[in-house]
Amino acid sequence: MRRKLAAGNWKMNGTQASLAMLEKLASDHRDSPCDIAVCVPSYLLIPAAATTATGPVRIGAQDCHAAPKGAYTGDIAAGMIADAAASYVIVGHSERRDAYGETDALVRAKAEAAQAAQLTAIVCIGESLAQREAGEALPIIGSQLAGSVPDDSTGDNLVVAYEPIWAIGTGKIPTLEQIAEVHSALREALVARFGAAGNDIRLLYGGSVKPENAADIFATSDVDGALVGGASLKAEDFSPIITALANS
Ligand SMILES: O=C[C@H](O)COP(=O)(O)O
Repeated sequence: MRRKLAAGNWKMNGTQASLAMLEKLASDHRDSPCDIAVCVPSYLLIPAAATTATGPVRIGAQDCHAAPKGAYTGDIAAGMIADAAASYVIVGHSERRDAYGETDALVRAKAEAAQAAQLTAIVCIGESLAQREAGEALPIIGSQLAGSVPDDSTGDNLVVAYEPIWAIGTGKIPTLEQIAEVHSALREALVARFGAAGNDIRLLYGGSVKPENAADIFATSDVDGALVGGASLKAEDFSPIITALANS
């Protein structure tokens, strides 16, 4: 015989303080013959990670919704991420731009939401291989930067990550000259838009950063760090990258 199920869907509502109601539900329905489920926003590992991280290590999320709350099943608001004690959120990663059709305007709205929630938005931009080979890398990246970065950005609430799509997870990286060319153009555009404050905004390179190439990348002008995917999964790979950055 199938057990009945009472399932709640909080959609994009609630914070950690809301979890107190779960205790009340459990108490009130201790002897219920039904199954009870509450589908909460997917905080996943953030709270535990934030508790575990110490010293200079902070926690971030990989996406957020542009709205502060509402009927968006499966989505997470920037305020929820902040509520879970994270400090950063990546927005506009090429995997999301590609898989979910995220536009520059949407990425900008997400970054604005992140900043409003006192998070630092890591805005990702980068060209495809076809765009690079067509000589369009700089105009494409410039357009993404202009369209994805909020007006109220500062060095505290914005980081820009340049990630050539063709370098992500492939083991290929641009030449150091190409990285320098893009980062220089990004810096110039940020200063043109934000004045001297544009110099405070950090520029990360991302795409197949490994312990073996990190020192060279970090020695490139206007590279302030890296957004690391695969090599961040193991301390034995990530730690030497951090050391290389510290030594750069
Ligand atoms: O967000 C991280 C980037 O997509 C880079 O990934 P990767 O280091 O595995 O190439």
